[in-house]
Amino acid sequence: MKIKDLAGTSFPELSAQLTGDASDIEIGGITADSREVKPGDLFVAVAGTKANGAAYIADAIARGAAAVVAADAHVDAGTPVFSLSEPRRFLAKAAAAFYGRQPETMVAVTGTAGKTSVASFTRQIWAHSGLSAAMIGTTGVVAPGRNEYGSLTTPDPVSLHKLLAELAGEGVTHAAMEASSHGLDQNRLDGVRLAAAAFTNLGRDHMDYHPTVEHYMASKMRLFGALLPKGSPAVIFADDQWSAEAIAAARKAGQDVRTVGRNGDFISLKRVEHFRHKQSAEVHVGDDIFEIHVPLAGDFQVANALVAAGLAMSTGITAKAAFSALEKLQGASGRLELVGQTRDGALAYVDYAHKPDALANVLESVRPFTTGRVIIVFGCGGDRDKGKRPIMGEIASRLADVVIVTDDNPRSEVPEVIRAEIMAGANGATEIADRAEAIRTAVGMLKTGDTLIVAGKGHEEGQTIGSVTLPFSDHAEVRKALGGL
Ligand SMILES: CC(=O)N[C@H]1[C@@H](OP(=O)(O)OP(=O)(O)OC[C@H]2O[C@@H](n3ccc(=O)[nH]c3=O)[C@H](O)[C@@H]2O)O[C@H](CO)[C@@H](O)[C@@H]1O[C@H](C)C(=O)N[C@@H](C)C(=O)N[C@H](CCC(=O)O)C(=O)O
Ligand SMILES: Nc1ncnc2c1ncn2[C@@H]1O[C@H](COP(=O)(O)OP(=O)(O)OP(=O)(O)O)[C@@H](O)[C@H]1O
Ligand SMILES: N[C@H](CCC[C@H](N)C(=O)O)C(=O)O
Ligand SMILES: [Mg+2]
Repeated sequence: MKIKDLAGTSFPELSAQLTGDASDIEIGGITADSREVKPGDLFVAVAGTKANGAAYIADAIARGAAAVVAADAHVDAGTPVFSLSEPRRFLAKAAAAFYGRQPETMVAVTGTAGKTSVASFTRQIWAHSGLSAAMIGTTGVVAPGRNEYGSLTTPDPVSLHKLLAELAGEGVTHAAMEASSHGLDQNRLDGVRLAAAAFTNLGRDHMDYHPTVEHYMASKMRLFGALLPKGSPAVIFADDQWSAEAIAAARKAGQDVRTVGRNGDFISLKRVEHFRHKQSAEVHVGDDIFEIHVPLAGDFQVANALVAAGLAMSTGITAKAAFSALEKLQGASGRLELVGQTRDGALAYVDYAHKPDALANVLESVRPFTTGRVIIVFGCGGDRDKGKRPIMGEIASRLADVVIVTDDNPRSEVPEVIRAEIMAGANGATEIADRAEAIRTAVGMLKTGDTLIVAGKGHEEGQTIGSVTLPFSDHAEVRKALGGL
């Protein structure tokens, strides 16, 4: 493909530089990582949190880059280096143009909690209607014939567009993606052609990355303001404290706002009943009344199910089909997932709550069904928002009866320090460094009527200590401990 075709019409700043021979430069591949440059590739230098790609232009050229696009291009090495003020946006658009195909109907969901669940539910509703559907998110890629573990919630644009082209080639017509705030802020989704988008809620998260909560919200609102074509359906959960801001942002961007929830007018929730293993509700869509049943634990799954139904109904599925699909939903792996029980009937769940609101939600969800004690095992990841640690400690000690603080991906930090920061907020908690031992101890304590939640790692299959990831699974450890009783 020629570089001028990658630039298209969106980058007049670049087109102006593509005169003479430059306009005919052939590009064999695209990458933003000099270490991955192959002869003939286009290297796009972007500034990151740890490094600046501009420092690796010479490296990319030495590896055979055919051309370079960078914000600040000063290298003169016989290889054309083009200047562009927004290399990240270009990277996304160029990757989309290079790989050329994406599923016809794509939707994206943002919010602090519920993205993986909503993306998974949307895929399941589409599939229930016979469509060839995929989801891409924290738990990886799910599509007909595919169930692949992933690392980022929103993949980098080059891997993303390579994947989307493969999915489209495999006949996938519908795909639901998670839009993380990092992904939105770093333009990872700027090349995706969206048919609809959704917002679930906003709570404290990623304050290591975003300077303020307003910046965090603004990154999320790029989804409605910068990415979703004007006039498209914007499905917004209406009962969150940030819903009004999300609605205002989507309206300002000229989107077709469709609210769901108690305060929703697209799908309005009239009555809800929470059971231990399922949620039932009455919802109104226009003049039609539906009884819905979601066979999953957790009050919060009602919100996720309504957002997913809203997305499905905004992409051609009838309300009736969407709601009947909810009855067959499978929960996303490790989201308040019942892993097993003791002989006395105490239940053990694995959950992915790793931020304050999610932790509070999950603890509050199981309380009404727990006649004994609520026991929680959790930790906080290293190299992530430090401020949330004492807050999560406080929430756990207030809402659970027994709190065991342990390790969760310490990464480059000292695990003792992370635990001490959590313990500072957690009155009466016990500290057990080794996560497997913490799980064994908690399972060993279980008596009739108790509920155990092992939170923070959900579907994860490893524990990252330093730069090494050792195999580790909360599911496996809980099962092992239950088996040993
Ligand atoms: C903080 C963050 O978001 N980092 C992501 C970001 O890296 P970065 O731009 O900061 O990269 P950098 O290391 O500073 O380097 C800058 C540039 O120089 C290039 N470089 C660097 C060295 C070299 O020798 N040559 C070279 O070309 C790099 O390839 C990069 O393009 O872009 C990279 C490529 O897309 C990501 O892999 C990387 O994710 C890291 C691994 C990460 O942990 N990200 C997490 C925080 C994340 O993105 N999480 C969100 C949200 C999770 C959720 O709550 O759901 C997610 O979407 O997963
Ligand atoms: N709508 C919701 N409101 C509050 N908490 C929720 C909601 N949905 C899920 N949770 C909690 O958040 C955890 C993560 O859910 P999910 O994976 O669906 O969210 P996410 O936004 O994808 O999270 P992440 O950003 O970590 O990928 C769940 O295990 C549960 O504890
Ligand atoms: N996608 C999130 C998940 C964090 C999960 C938790 N287990 C941790 O390691 O902090 C992140 O990378 O921040
Ligand atoms: Mg997720």
